[in-house]
Amino acid sequence: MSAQSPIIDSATAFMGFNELKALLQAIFVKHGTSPDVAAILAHNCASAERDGAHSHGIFRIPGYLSTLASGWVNGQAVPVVTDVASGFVRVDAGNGFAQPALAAARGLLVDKARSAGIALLAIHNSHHFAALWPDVEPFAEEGLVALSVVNSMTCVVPHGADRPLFGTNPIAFAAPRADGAPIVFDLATSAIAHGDVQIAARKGERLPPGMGVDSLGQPTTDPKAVLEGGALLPFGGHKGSALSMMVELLAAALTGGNFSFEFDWADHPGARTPWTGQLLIVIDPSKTAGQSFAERSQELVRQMHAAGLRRLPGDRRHRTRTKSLEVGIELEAEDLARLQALVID
Ligand SMILES: NC(=O)C1=CN([C@@H]2O[C@H](COP(=O)(O)OP(=O)(O)OC[C@H]3O[C@@H](n4cnc5c(N)ncnc54)[C@H](OP(=O)(O)O)[C@@H]3O)[C@@H](O)[C@H]2O)C=CC1
Ligand SMILES: O=C(O)C1=NCCCC1
Repeated sequence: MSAQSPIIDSATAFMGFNELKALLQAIFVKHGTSPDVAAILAHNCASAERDGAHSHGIFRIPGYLSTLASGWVNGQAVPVVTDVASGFVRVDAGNGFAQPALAAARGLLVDKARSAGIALLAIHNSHHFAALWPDVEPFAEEGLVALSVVNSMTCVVPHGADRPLFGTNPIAFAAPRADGAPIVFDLATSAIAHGDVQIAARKGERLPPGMGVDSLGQPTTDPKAVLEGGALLPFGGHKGSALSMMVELLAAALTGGNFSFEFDWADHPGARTPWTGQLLIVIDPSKTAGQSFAERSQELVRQMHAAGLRRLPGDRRHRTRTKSLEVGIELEAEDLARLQALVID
């Protein structure tokens, strides 16, 4: 689909990727980010929308803008990259967004991973408000294995505890394979992402059982009860809870960022972006497995399919991406109108 005007029928609009990205970029700049930051956030957000990752696509724009307006985040921040040691890179995001910090350190990180076999990037003083897979997938497209974790804001009760402490704390992983798109998964360590609870509340839908509790700690399927004084549960009981704890340790304690419970945005009404940290580990598999890694991962996929598996993590996104690139990214016409209004004085 070319970057022409969106095709709109009464309820639905179809937009090209570059066209949506340009619109989002203009919105970010108008609402206080530098052009560089705007380009990175717009690419991220348009990619999520293109892939049908709706909880972290254009749905997030009002949250980004109210956060920028509140002064909670610095949309003009210039990340400071420090080459710490052979396999380590550190970035102070300057109270800005995490993605520009990753972009600033990416070249150094890849060079280190390729020369030492493994490299670690520690980002702190950063805000991550997006899906995590766009941070790892590009490494696998270059033949590298990547793992990333980021912590968010207190809204998850650790297994066996009485009150929320952890964030929804996602883990994303990407690995190349010989024949096909990289293997990628990206999952919140909570039973459901906070964004999906917000979407359910907006649509008037119930949550599946076992995802959240109300303000009295009682199980509820009402998303509003979760959002208004309630909390989420980790996925898989003590197992997801342990992974969420690990994310707090790696994304915050190890990077110098805030734990999910450490920041207080009460003085910034409208603030929505967690002020935490992010860790990325990048591995060059040719150093350990020779060039066979991609063949080995392909063999694993082959065997999974032979065992009856119909859907790999990432398959749904890639199917949606293919469709979006063919016919355009499908948006509600109302949502598009709201976005367009954000760039008009
Ligand atoms: N920035 C932040 O602080 C936070 C961001 N998030 C983001 O929220 C997003 C949504 O997270 P979450 O709701 O946990 O994600 P989902 O539960 O929707 O999906 C998790 C992973 O499992 C895959 N998957 C889902 N269903 C199946 C299935 N039936 N068979 C095989 N694979 C499957 C998905 O692939 P596919 O994508 O192809 O469906 C995806 O890789 C993530 O992108 C995450 O990064 C979450 C918490 C905090
Ligand atoms: O969906 C979630 O959970 C989150 N997404 C962005 C950052 C806050 C938590």
